[in-house]
Amino acid sequence: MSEIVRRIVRRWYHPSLLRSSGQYTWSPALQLHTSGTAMSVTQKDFENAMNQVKLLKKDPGNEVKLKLYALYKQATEGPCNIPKPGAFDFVNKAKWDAWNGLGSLPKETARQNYVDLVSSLSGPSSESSSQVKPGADSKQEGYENLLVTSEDRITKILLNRPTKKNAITTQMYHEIMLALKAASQDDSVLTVLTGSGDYYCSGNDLTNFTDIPPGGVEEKAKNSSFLLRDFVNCFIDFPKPLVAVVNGPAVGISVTILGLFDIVYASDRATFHTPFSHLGQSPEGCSSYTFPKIMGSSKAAEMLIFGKKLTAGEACAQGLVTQVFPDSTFQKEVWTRLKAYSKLPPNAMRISKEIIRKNEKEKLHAVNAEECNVLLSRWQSDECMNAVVNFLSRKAKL
Ligand SMILES: CCCCCCCCCC/C=C/CC(=O)SCCNC(=O)CCNC(=O)[C@H](O)C(C)(C)COP(=O)(O)OP(=O)(O)OC[C@H]1O[C@@H](n2cnc3c(N)ncnc32)[C@H](O)[C@@H]1OP(=O)(O)O
Repeated sequence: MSEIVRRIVRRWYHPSLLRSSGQYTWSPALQLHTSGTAMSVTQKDFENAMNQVKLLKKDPGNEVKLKLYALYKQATEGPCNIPKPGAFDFVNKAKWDAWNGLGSLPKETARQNYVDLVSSLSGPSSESSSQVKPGADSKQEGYENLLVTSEDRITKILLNRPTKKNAITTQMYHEIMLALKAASQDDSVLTVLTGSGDYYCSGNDLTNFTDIPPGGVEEKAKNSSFLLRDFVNCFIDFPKPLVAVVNGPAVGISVTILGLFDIVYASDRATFHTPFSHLGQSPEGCSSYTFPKIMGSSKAAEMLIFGKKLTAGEACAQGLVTQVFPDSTFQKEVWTRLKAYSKLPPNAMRISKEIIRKNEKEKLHAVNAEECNVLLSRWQSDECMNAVVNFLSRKAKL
């Protein structure tokens, strides 16, 4: 068993051991959404700041990390409420000192200070990195695993992690949300999601399960459930025509969210696979609603319950894919067509999308919330843990 697998088994079964082990390392996960935090006018800013921390390009240094940690704890839990660690437990002692040093600072003020501190770290570049500059062929900086370009009135979001089959890391979920937000506000009229290399996307990066925060697997599952809900909401609410250019095999969440796209073009090399039962998980991306609607309940069940992998031709026959192209001419044919569509009047396209989708939005949000809630307990199940351990120890592949 590799060290990584040993670590996740230990953490999943004994999160309390980890909590008292003193092996805290800096992890942006420390800044993630915590349930039970009082809602207030600055809650959204606070959440944005937490996301921003994960995208910092430079390590801010220990002193700042301790400040962030202390303000985060104060903002979410109030004054320091844990016993002082021993003098030789240097890391936890430093963290305790920082938190305890905030005394009875009100939660609201701590939240505000946290937001201010993050904004001073982010500087102007991180904000501008999510804005598309008008004009042809502009490339946006600031994403680690995405390549976002804007050309011919089309913003292209390229999943750019080909050595890992474009598996989506926690950071990528955030980056995709930022890229969609920017695309919704830029001058482009169409937005395209596609993958680099031979895969479109192999779904959730299963190593996301190993980054367990001090609060243990339950906290991780809650954070992930919020993250997934926010991620899928971005697709539900995306205002411009959204096109998937499926250049190769697609797995898991990259398949389920296709039901929220307006157009799906696929290479004949693409396959569509949702192995949720194999992974001890359950459908997400609103697929429990969109798939039966698109393909009928029995075809949807074969995919979502039994994990049947569809070829591009089958996915097209079942309505999930708009059109299949030979791989040899895929890029040329698809981009020629998209460039022609991008010349259509943008307001008419936007309004047509709105009228097509608007009656479904409320339902989709409710489905999304329910799916994320079900996953919250699935992720903590033995079935799921065993499947992830098997993949990470290379005993299992799809
Ligand atoms: C406690 C709760 C935490 C929850 C956190 C979740 C947050 C949001 C969840 C949203 C839910 C999504 C559901 C899903 O997406 S389910 C689908 C998950 N994906 C998979 O199960 C695919 C796993 N991968 C494979 O089976 C195979 O890699 C493959 C895709 C069939 C390709 O096989 P092939 O032989 O061609 O290539 P390799 O296996 O050698 O892959 C090359 C390297 O890429 C790494 N890889 C590929 N896919 C993933 C992945 N999904 N996660 C992590 N790593 C992946 C693979 O390990 C190789 O890496 P290496 O070169 O370092 O060995």
